[in-house]
Amino acid sequence: MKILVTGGAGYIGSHVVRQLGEAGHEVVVYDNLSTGHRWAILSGTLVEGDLADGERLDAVFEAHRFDAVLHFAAFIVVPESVAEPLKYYANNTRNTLGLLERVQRFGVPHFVFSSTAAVYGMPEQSMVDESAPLVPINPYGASKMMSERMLMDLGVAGGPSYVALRYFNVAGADPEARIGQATPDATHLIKVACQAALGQRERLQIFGTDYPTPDGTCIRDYIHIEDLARAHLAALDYLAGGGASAVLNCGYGRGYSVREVADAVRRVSGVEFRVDEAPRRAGDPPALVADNTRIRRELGWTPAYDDLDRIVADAWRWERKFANQ
Ligand SMILES: NC(=O)c1ccc[n+]([C@@H]2O[C@H](COP(=O)([O-])OP(=O)(O)OC[C@H]3O[C@@H](n4cnc5c(N)ncnc54)[C@H](O)[C@@H]3O)[C@@H](O)[C@H]2O)c1
Ligand SMILES: O=c1ccn([C@@H]2O[C@H](COP(=O)(O)OP(=O)(O)O[C@H]3O[C@H](CO)[C@@H](O)[C@H](O)[C@H]3O)[C@@H](O)[C@H]2O)c(=O)[nH]1
Repeated sequence: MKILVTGGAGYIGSHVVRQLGEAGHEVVVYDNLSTGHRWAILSGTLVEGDLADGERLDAVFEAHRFDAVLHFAAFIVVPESVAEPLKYYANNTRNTLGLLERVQRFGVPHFVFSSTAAVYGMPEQSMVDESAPLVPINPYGASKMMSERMLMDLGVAGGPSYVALRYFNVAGADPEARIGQATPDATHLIKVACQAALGQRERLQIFGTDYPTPDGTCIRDYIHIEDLARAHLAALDYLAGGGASAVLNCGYGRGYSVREVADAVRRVSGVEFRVDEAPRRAGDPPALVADNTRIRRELGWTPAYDDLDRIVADAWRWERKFANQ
């Protein structure tokens, strides 16, 4: 298939682009390199451009006849979305609208969208399935929920068949460490803990130790980037085979606490880095774990890296290599 990948130079997009290349697909990446990197694109060609640049986007759609669009490009920092909401609605929602206008105008048959567990907000139960109410508690989650809604309405009106993948906590790196999380000032727990173990950060802070969980710290469902990337290829196969539009959680269905993650990073790295207890971070639900029944059923997706130490080992390997680049 010939596939347009927006945000293909970023952390998740670049892993998917690599796997698409390995599977023999033809890839065109559209990315403004605001947080992505040219070196991370291991397959296909890059068109450097902003999604807000309608003329440039039109030119890409005129030059190629795409079988599918995979849409990763977005801003992703939750606290920033609270401070600057319109920045998030502009890039995540308005730019998705502009992209969907082209998808419709040029008759692209399939669309895969990067959604997030943040659409669930503070769920009543820690294990959530796709039918849980969508009550995002920050503009980032709301911007993604609105995009999901546009996609759904367009689908009903004869638009592309689509899969919206709701990612839980994405972590780890390419097992061969060619690419990995490379965003400066990343806030993701496993990356921060690896940076603390490397001495790039003074310490790891645990945000909140008084949650109603067994050890008092928040529980999340960490999914290895390789398994998450594989879900996108499975979604493409599913849509190309005539599968109906679907919204699917991406997670392992099992959670780990912040303390358990810190212990795993110590164990894997062999470094006793400093860990301090700190107040809760605003907007963190106590526990968020994916019910992944639907993605297993609809896509036949089965994880291959469902092991916290494996996720941490690949993240650690990448961080060490990246630090020495
Ligand atoms: N990382 C996670 O844990 C996580 C969890 C849930 C959902 N997601 C979603 O996955 C997607 C990818 O996230 P990521 O972690 O790879 O982030 P990232 O910042 O590494 O990648 C985003 C990419 O999009 C590009 N981009 C941003 N705005 C653009 C624009 N206007 N025009 C062109 N390119 C633009 C950036 O340069 C970058 O390459 C996002 O949609 C995000 O909301 C990520
Ligand atoms: O230095 C740190 C960083 C994080 N945490 C905690 O670790 C957990 C995970 O935090 P983080 O890695 O920042 O991920 P989340 O806040 O759970 O959000 C991620 O996962 C969401 C889906 O669940 C995505 O929508 C977001 O984009 C992505 O950042 C949370 O309890 C944090 O409070 C710490 O204690 N210390």
